[in-house]
Amino acid sequence: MQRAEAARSALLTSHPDAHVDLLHLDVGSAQSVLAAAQEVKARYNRIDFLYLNAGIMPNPQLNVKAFFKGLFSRNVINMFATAEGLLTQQDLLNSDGLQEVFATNLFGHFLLIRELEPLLCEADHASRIVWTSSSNARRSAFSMEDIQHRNGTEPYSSSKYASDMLSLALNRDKNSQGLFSSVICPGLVMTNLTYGILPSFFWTIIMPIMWLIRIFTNTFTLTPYNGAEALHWLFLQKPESLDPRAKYHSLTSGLGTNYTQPHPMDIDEGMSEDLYSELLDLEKVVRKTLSERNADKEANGQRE
Ligand SMILES: NC(=O)C1=CN([C@@H]2O[C@H](COP(=O)(O)OP(=O)(O)OC[C@H]3O[C@@H](n4cnc5c(N)ncnc54)[C@H](OP(=O)(O)O)[C@@H]3O)[C@@H](O)[C@H]2O)C=CC1
Ligand SMILES: CC(C)=CCC[C@@H](C)[C@H]1CC[C@H]2C3=C(CC[C@]12C)[C@@]1(C)CCC(=O)C[C@@H]1CC3
Repeated sequence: MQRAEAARSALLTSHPDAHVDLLHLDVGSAQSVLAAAQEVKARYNRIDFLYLNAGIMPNPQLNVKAFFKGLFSRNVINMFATAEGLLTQQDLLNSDGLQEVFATNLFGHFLLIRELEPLLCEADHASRIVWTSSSNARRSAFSMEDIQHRNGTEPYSSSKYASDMLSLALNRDKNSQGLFSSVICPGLVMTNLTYGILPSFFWTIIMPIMWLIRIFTNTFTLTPYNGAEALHWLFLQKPESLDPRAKYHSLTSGLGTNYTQPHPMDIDEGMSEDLYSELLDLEKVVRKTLSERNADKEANGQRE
């Protein structure tokens, strides 16, 4: 919680009248999500905005050969914008027996939304969910037969594509109850995530090249401030005016101007509804396993 305390102090310095509460939440653990949701429900009776930003890309491997091949192809701009064909990851199982990337980037958020539905679905009041997705989300990385991406090498791309579909399904099912969901892409931003792909000193050295590339692809936002453009822009919009099938991209022009642009997502209603019901089924399994585990713990505790 130390970094959270520091962020809170920084926020209160720039906005002294603000009220900033902290809460511990590991979206990669079902137990932690349920406990945090309980705490939220005890503290508040309404949620206006829920930003689902947490995400991981563990053990990323950059395909250097594909990078140089792409550099001299007609697909070069798309390669820099989406990293298509450039990245794979090695995923592990988490303590709930789920694939870690799926659990952190998608399922934990899904469970949180489910738990917070009473605060999010109030017909007389609009609540907003905003997912941080990615330009790396790709239909071909996702399979309905393997929603956790147990058998592939692109769990990150798969999980982000799944979040795009889940957002569409949530809009379809919950708009009538006052809940609106949107998806953003922050562009390529220098953060701990990108420092896991290449070391930070390397990114610093190639920064002039990245400013140059930005002239051709405005997706190189590079700083967290620029990357947050679409998050802020969405905050200012009326939910009814937003397109549930669009991903809102933070973009930065060659001259450094930030703006937000919607791009249609490559998703369809049927598949997104199927994913939604798969997630509901998985939720039942995870809840059952958790309550059995907790009952075992209690029984063992009483015996000792
Ligand atoms: N950087 C980029 O170029 C891009 C990033 N994104 C997305 O942006 C989002 C933010 O990533 P970014 O800032 O780049 O990466 P960082 O690794 O710098 O930050 C990741 C954030 O997610 C949080 N997080 C990770 N795992 C968990 C967990 N189990 N429970 C709770 N919080 C968790 C981290 O919290 P803590 O610090 O407490 O660990 C941290 O705030 C992610 O969803 C990522 O996929 C999308 C497109 C491009
Ligand atoms: C000269 C130069 C800029 C080299 C860097 C090559 C690659 C390491 C990057 C090119 C496109 C980047 C990219 C991402 C990571 C780094 C690159 C592959 C992301 C996958 C990071 C996380 C995302 O969600 C989307 C990004 C798309 C672009």
